[in-house]
Amino acid sequence: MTESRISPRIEVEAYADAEEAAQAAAVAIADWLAAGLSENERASFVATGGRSPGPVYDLLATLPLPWEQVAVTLSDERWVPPSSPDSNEKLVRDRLLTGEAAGARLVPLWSDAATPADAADAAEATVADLLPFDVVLLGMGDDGHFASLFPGNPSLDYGLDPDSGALVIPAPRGEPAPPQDRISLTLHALTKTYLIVILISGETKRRIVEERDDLPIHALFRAAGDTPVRVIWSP
Ligand SMILES: O=C1O[C@H](COP(=O)(O)O)[C@@H](O)[C@H](O)[C@H]1O
Repeated sequence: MTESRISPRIEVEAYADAEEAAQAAAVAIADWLAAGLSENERASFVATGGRSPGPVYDLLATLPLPWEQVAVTLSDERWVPPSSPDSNEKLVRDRLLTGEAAGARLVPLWSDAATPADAADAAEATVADLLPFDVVLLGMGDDGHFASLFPGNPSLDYGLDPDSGALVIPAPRGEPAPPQDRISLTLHALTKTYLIVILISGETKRRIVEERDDLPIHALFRAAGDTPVRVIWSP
């Protein structure tokens, strides 16, 4: 593993391949959940969606943590039912809430509410009950978005406002992204945690992290304060 520094606190940890990166992320998450459970009866984990975290969840699901004491919520959700292949909830149910981790409690963001805004309002209280999170796992798009906080989206300013007080917000579909309406945890919510792990791959994403400072992900870096941020990268 080599390291490059993009700020005094944030290091890009480079791993040889996606398997090694997934292993590193799973160990970090499991260690911080175990640390939280050594001090508290309950722990909470924010699980990201998308294409990157599946192997991390596969590994976590093999680890003998006291998962029945762990609540899992999502960093964001697409406005699709949990039966949809696009559902982040479906990803987490299929790949994380199985095996050793089957007993973890899922706190979903999607509900059969009439609109994403209604679902976000309903999720606000259930997410608030989980704060502070023990660990947050995020991905990042090729456009520098995290969760469902997309560049240029009408919801972005509010979603990145560290003083908004909001935990869960709706984000409308947009051009070029997101392709469907979304529900997202806010920067305000996602920084109320003891550790942030960001799992990315490929040169495009690494260069965004290391060479830009104007995208949503960089607002997260700035807002993290004393919260450790680990950027785990593989080619
Ligand atoms: O749309 C989304 O994108 C991000 C990044 O996904 P990835 O496939 O590039 O890792 C993801 O973190 C988020 O949960 C998802 O809804």
